[in-house]
Amino acid sequence: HPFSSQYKLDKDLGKGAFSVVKKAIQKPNKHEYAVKIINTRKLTSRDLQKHEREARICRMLQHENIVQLHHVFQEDHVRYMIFDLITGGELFDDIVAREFYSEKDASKCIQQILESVKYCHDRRIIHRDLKPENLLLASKTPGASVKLADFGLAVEAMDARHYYGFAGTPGYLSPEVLNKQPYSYTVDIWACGVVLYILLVGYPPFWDDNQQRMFNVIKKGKFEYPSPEWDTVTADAKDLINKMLVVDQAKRISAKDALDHTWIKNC
Ligand SMILES: CCCCCCCNC(=O)OC[C@@H]1O[C@H](OC)[C@H](O)[C@@H](O)[C@H]1O
Repeated sequence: HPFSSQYKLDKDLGKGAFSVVKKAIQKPNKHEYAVKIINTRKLTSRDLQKHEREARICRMLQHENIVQLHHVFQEDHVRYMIFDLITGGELFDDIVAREFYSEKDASKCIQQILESVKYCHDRRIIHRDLKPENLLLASKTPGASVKLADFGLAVEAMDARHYYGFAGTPGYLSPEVLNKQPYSYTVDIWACGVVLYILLVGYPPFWDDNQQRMFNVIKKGKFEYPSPEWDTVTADAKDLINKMLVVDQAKRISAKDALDHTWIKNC
């Protein structure tokens, strides 16, 4: 048993629909990892394909701001995916704890997210589920490295724009996905715009208790900068958000161009 002979399982870190993430300690050297455990017996062949796709995509990615996959073991009907152990928790909880970020911290945070997104897009990978719950902090100190996690919904883009299905998380879905149009890398930039807005004020740009009403607002790209909290935010910050939350995906800023934006370069 290649996994069980080398690793000791420790506490639970998170739970998915058909998987659990646990801490794992490598026996010889006591190195600590996070292991995603999947019971492949219960999976349909479609879901098995999805997990194979996730592992294939993760193997393509080695970047400072992406959670590193180290190994995949298959034992009987259980698959073990060994990832970096990230101890700073989710960006989501850090924003709640701090209420919102300063412009300097938000700029450094979104810069790292855009670096990871550009790295994926350069390799034809669309993440499709960018949100503060899938962004992990290397440690608790402000300005700690941010790491993109969970490529469970990621896809390998075709050449032209393609409709890869309706996937993501409601408040972060782009107009093109909601309109069931062919889409590409641009869906990740829309989600970055939602994340940046939340970083600066602690609440999302699009929200309605009624999901259909929220989808209609997203499709129109209608969002505000309410007073007083937005009155003290710089024009540069709002300019970058305005270039990310553009309804027309052809006009939306790319990760590469966003990294050259003055609010990222000079913050
Ligand atoms: C889910 C597929 C990617 C697994 C990546 C493991 C990253 N290493 C890792 O240490 O993840 C830690 C926990 O794992 C879950 O997030 C994936 C918890 O929800 C998070 O709160 C997080 O604390």
